[in-house]
Amino acid sequence: MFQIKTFNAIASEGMNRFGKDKYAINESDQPDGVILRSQNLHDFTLPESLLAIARAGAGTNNIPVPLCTEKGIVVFNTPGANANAVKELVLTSLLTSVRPVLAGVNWVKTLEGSDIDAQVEANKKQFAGNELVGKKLGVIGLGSIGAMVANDAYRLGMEVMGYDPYVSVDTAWSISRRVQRATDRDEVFKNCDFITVHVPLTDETRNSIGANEISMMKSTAKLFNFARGEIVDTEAVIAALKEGRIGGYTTDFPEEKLLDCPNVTMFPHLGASTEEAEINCAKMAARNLKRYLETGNIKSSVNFPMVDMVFNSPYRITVVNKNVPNVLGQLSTKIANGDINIDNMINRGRGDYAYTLFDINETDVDKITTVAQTLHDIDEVVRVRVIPQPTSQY
Ligand SMILES: NC(=O)c1ccc[n+]([C@@H]2O[C@H](COP(=O)([O-])OP(=O)(O)OC[C@H]3O[C@@H](n4cnc5c(N)ncnc54)[C@H](O)[C@@H]3O)[C@@H](O)[C@H]2O)c1
Ligand SMILES: O=C(O)[C@H](O)COP(=O)(O)O
Repeated sequence: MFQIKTFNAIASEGMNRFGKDKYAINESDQPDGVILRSQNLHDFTLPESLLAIARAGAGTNNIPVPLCTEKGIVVFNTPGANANAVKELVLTSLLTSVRPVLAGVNWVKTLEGSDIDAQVEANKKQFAGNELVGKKLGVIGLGSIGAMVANDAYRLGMEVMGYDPYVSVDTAWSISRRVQRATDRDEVFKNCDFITVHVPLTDETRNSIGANEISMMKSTAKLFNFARGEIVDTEAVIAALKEGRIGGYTTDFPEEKLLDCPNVTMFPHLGASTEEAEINCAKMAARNLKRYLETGNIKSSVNFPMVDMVFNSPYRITVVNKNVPNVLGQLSTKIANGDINIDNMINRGRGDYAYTLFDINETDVDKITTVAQTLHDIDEVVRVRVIPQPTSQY
């Protein structure tokens, strides 16, 4: 029986994938797997039992990923599963940033009397706005969300400039050739009427939009942040807004100090909050976690390599180890010394750690357990698991 602990509400379409025959949900403080959304795990003591954490969403900055890696805990996310939801909210906020339609709707609710139509026609000019067509949008970070925003903004008639020095080949193929490529991020700040940021929060991106970048923006330009609050230097934004040096700031990450600042629009972290995105993320997170627990195969991990080997032997030994020379040699020697034959194996490294699967032609559980212990005794080995052949492949 695998123990799963959940944080946050995870859509039942995902949780239902953990069949009652093999999984118990929230019944133990020593879980094998955790599934969560934005819950902050930085202050959570990672239990020794924990094998994997699945983030039903994109950003993993709420998880202590380096510590998990050192402990051999695989962290997954759900690339692209909520991208359309975020894209639609970005487009909504672009459109509503140029037309004060929400103010107009709220104003209508205050009207009284039988001459409402006359009041409307006399006053509607205060809610007139502008159009997006022909305006220039800069997209920083052309991943799952940024690429969709860039393509759809172009379809809406905007000129689009994108910046992403690390863009993946797959995403690059999906971006319209009409999206202009910026090789220097400054080009985006200097030239665009709207700038939207879609990068992960990392040491490199934290506070990466600050006073210097804001000073390059047009005085009418608007900044949109649906990525993470910490990417933008809020103090620099407030100073620029109060002095009228930029046109507006829209963020999905409210902060108290922004509450009384002019030209700020804040959403209560709603980017991924659609029924469709929540279901997509929950299903993908559950699949990632189940696959790893039941087969040892890894897909969509942010800290371990992708490893996918068909499981055709009675048992599989999985090993997380430091990525240094001669560990693989020691592992295979110890398995051979235990008189166990290896049917198939795969080894992949990622950064300072590596992951190896050995499919073994052996059914004697005591013999396998003894060998697994000898593997665990190797200094560079972090974690060893023994997995019986599952009834289905993933
Ligand atoms: N508001 C929300 O509810 C919500 C929902 C989903 C994601 N997000 C945030 O948006 C981020 C992006 O999500 P995604 O699904 O597009 O992720 P993604 O991994 O598909 O895309 C991120 C892109 O950023 C690029 N990048 C990384 N560092 C960069 C840098 N310094 N400069 C320019 N580009 C850089 C990467 O190359 C990649 O193409 C997430 O990490 C998360 O923080 C927020
Ligand atoms: O990184 C993400 O996927 C988003 O910030 C969504 O977070 P949520 O799952 O808490 O809505």
